[in-house]
Amino acid sequence: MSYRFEDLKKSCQSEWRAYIEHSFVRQLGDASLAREAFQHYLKQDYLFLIQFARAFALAAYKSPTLSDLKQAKEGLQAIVDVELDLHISYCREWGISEEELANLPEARATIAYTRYVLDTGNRGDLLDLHVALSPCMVGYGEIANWLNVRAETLRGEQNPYDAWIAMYESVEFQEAMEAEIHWLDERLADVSPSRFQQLTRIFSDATRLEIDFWEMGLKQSD
Ligand SMILES: Cc1ncc(CN)c(N)n1
Repeated sequence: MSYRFEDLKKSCQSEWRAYIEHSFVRQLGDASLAREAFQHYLKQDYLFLIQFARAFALAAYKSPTLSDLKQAKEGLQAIVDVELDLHISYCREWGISEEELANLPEARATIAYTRYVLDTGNRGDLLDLHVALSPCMVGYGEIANWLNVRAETLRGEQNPYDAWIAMYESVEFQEAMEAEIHWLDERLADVSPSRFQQLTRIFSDATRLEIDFWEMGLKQSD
């Protein structure tokens, strides 16, 4: 039996669909999402990205080969030099200053998700860590693609959240998503059925934590 990333998704299909098609995503797509919910999400996502940068630094530490090390370095650079800078200027457009971002308390859903990923990476190897990161790396690209085929989605000036969708449908993000799937496909091809079972637990946990992150945004919970 040779596994692929697709098999991880199949192992928790209902959780994966609940994440991709969450009410937060639907409302963002049809422009009915409350402005305050989106702002709350944006603030927590800044804190999330900081912790995810740490996870890529951990991936560097866990890298057994030069090519893995370079990949981790590129992931860290992409978050610190590109995604976080973009996020800070996007937050500014939504009335959230850099100073406010720097002083925010983390919501429980943010702590739970990010520390789960870091702990999984600490305890396990590079594959465990990548599987824990994959709902984040792959999910948002899939969400943008799903929104684009959904009839209710509004694009352009009719939707204040259009720039968010545009970011995740961008060539850069879609290429990073494909690269992550390719990396995982190569590694999963060689794992045993019992190892695959362990990895499905990590994948489903991280997917459920993504669902909690949307819930936190929607309910504006701390
Ligand atoms: C919670 C979360 N998950 C995923 C992504 C996409 N990198 C994000 N920015 N935030």
